[in-house]
Amino acid sequence: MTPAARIATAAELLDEVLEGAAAEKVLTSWARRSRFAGSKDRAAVRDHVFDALRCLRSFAALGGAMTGRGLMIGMARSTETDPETIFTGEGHGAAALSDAERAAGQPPVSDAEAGDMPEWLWPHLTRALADEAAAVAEVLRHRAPVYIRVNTSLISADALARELAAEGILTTPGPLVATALEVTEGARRLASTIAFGEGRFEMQDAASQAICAAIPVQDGHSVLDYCAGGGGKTLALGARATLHLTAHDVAPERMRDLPVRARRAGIDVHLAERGELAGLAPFDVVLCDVPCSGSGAWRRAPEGKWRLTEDRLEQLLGIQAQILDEAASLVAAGGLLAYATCSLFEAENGDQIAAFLARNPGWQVETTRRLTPLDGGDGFFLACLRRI
Ligand SMILES: C[S@@+](CC[C@H](N)C(=O)[O-])C[C@H]1O[C@@H](n2cnc3c(N)ncnc32)[C@H](O)[C@@H]1O
Repeated sequence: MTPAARIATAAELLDEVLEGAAAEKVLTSWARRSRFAGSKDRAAVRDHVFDALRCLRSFAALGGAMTGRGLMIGMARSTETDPETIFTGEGHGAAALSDAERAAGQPPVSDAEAGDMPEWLWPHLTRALADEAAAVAEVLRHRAPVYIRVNTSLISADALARELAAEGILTTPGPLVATALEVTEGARRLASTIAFGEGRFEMQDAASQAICAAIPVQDGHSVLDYCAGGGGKTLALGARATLHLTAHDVAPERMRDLPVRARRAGIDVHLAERGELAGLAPFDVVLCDVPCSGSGAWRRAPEGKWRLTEDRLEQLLGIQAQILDEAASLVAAGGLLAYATCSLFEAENGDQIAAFLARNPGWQVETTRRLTPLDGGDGFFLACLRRI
């Protein structure tokens, strides 16, 4: 495919996403029916689609329309590429620009539009981040670095870096935490390496690793990961100490890969149904990595920025409060409740903790940590609460 044909394809796929289809599904189904597209074509089309989703408002403003074609015209203008050189109407490329398209388009007007945020979320962002809001929004307009977590119970970071380099995968030490390596070349091949198959590393964002490293666990602790999902944090905790580790999720199918991943990492985890938890309690440490807006990770999952609504945020706040209350009942006297989100918003972070403390006497905040993408990884919040 020519570069122009890739852009024409991305424009068509973006129209489907704008109508409500999930980007991953749209891309997978296009790749299935387009056998002529090689791996470089698929990667380029994917990058265009996700770049446009990260920069939806500013590209639409510059391109003059919230359509796939408008977004691609805006993308060209954002890099000072003349869209006439792409939209030529030749070959499999997109149709030539019309006079109306030539005349349309203007630079973003508001801070939210320039920062590629929905207007209603800008006050949430500025409340949480004050004068860093614009810089954080800017980082979220760009692709995320790829990080892996070294399973230091099996190998050192240096030794893993050398092993991966021998397979042509290049890394540098990552930010925030010694277990993080940033993958600078060959990321698409990570999952097929021997080191991955033998549990010497996992794909995990650096901030997510830093949050796990900040939860005080010790050999012998009984630890419950109450919202385990795929189990990224369960495994990160299990690699730090010899724990009696239990994983739970309201949607147990999300944990289906966890037993295999735990086995290859050399970690024992018990997967518990909800009905079992009271019998296994009390736990020394309960982690609640709650469902949230995901705003700290919007450079990885940019559709979330545009799909989140005020109603959905309200609903999430209710779920988070309920999880905190349920999980608190499972913590031993003197034990720890760790509340984590990958959100940047105070409503899901500090406000949620303040409201929990108001509802539940007998707890005190031991530590809190707020990370933003300016720290190198995703945005994350952690509050460690001690039962007194
Ligand atoms: C942010 S994700 C967890 C990600 C996971 N900790 C990781 O690091 O890979 C939140 C998880 O909470 C689960 N969840 C939602 N409501 C829940 C509830 N009431 N009790 C337990 N888990 C819940 C969701 O199914 C989802 O898997």
